[in-house]
Amino acid sequence: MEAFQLLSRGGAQFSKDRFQPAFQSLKTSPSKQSTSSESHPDLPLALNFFKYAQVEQGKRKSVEKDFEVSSKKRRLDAGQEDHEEVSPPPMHRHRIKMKGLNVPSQADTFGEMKERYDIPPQLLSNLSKCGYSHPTSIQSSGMPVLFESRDLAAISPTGTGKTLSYLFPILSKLGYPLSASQDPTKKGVRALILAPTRELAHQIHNECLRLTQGRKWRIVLFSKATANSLANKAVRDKVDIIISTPLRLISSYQGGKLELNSIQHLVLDEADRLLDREFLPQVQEILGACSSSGIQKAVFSATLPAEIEKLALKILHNPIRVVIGMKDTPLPLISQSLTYVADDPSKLPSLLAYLLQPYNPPVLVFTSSQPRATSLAEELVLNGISNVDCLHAGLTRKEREDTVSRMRQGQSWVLVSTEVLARGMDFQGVREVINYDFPTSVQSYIHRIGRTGRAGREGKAVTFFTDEDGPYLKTIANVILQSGFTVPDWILKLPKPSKMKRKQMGKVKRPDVVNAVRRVGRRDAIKLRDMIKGSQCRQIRQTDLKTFAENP
Ligand SMILES: Nc1ncnc2c1ncn2[C@@H]1O[C@H](COP(=O)(O)OP(=O)(O)OP(=O)(O)O)[C@@H](O)[C@H]1O
Repeated sequence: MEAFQLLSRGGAQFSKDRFQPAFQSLKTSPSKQSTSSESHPDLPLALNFFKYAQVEQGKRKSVEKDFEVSSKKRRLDAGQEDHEEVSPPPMHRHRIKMKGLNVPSQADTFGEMKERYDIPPQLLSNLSKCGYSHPTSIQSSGMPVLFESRDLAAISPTGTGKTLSYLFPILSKLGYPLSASQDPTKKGVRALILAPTRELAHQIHNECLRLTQGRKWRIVLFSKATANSLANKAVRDKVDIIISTPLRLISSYQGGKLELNSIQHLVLDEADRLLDREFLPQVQEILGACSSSGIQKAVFSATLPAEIEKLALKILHNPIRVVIGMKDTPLPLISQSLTYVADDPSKLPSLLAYLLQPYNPPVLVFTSSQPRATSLAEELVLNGISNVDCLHAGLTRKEREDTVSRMRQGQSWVLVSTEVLARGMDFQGVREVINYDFPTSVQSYIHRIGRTGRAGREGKAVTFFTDEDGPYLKTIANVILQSGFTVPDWILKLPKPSKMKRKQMGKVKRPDVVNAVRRVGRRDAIKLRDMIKGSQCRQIRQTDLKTFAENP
């Protein structure tokens, strides 16, 4: 990690000679062909097409050229603040299936919702300020269910706006912040949103803040610091909404520093993850603590395997089940392909070859473990790939936050991560996802590749597979096929892996380092960093001298 931190904003040279045989063999590989067909000859200096992004003005011109597809362009004069957002293409409508007793009818426009339900004007105004003019399929069908105080199980593909589907009706039903209430008996948290990772909770919190701007809502992203201030009952009684991971919340609850009996709305985002073995005991305890009668519960995910769905339906009362598109199938907006890379040592040269061709940054690369993510990021940096970042659960909170923020600001071109970023994260500009290590399940595959192709945009997903991944290939190939892409016949003819075998998918034992040959020591890293710095300083000095000589 040391070397990576020292070098990640710089870079060294990829030795093509050292990787020559592998490099040559890759020249005809499918990954190369697909890259070049969508290539951008010049990589932009900075990428400011993210929500929440703030990028230096001078570098933006080259970006604009690359993203002419957007209908609303950023037009900036030097020094002028930019508040306009690049509008995404219109969201596609998908097939909607609704099941349950007395299913509320869909609302095709936000205007229709306004007529049917009592929505606070400020919330509607914020909705339009956020640029949401038409509801997506899950919003048209799911929002009325929540507006009509029904429980909901919603399954909708990645990037289709599930967050807004629950935030908008919940905020509307809460009506006004507790701080605006004259009634002293009205106190205590009224809505709770659970998410499996801190990053996702943070993102939901941001979205919630955007929708509530202009009023004094108290929306708390639960952390060690906020948990401490909420230990004071007078403070926590004024909180409207809490957004948290289960673990963080449960420790406060168990310590008697939080009551959940005033919760009226409870959402499990990424429900199948929250109801899996790792989180289930904590989630069950939280559900038990949310004892208010008439509480509304909703579960959301892009994937909900049958046995988890059964569990989810049990915690809901007389629910409506909504399925958008085909269950457990990624959107056809994400073009998907499989790339054969023989064995683990061949993956690094394959990825380097991929990244040395023109590619569409930012790219998200998924590995199977924290050490491998660190090792891969280091290797990319040492091989001259610019603007590489790394994110996994082993980093400090600050490091994780900084990395997400660099990604949002377009400063990261290649982000190497683990499963921690696979769910829910909305980096709108992600053009390509590379599964460096084979996913561990169909769900993992769908969520990982779902980091691209969001909000109606197109994306691309490449999955590396080795001989060891062969037995599980067919499972993923079937998903690709279902989404409307072609898969070589020989893969489809492979035997179907047994249930037992599927459980072992992606759990191949892999070394912690992606390049066993290299051992980067601290001293080497520092030497390299100083060399790069020295060369940069010399360049700057030469430019200064030249400018001075021309304009003394
Ligand atoms: N009605 C809308 N019109 C345009 N964009 C929208 C709309 N609703 C949501 N979006 C945008 O779509 C993107 C994806 O939304 P969101 O993150 O809620 O997707 P999701 O379905 O929860 O995805 P995932 O399954 O990966 O968590 C966000 O950038 C959001 O701002």
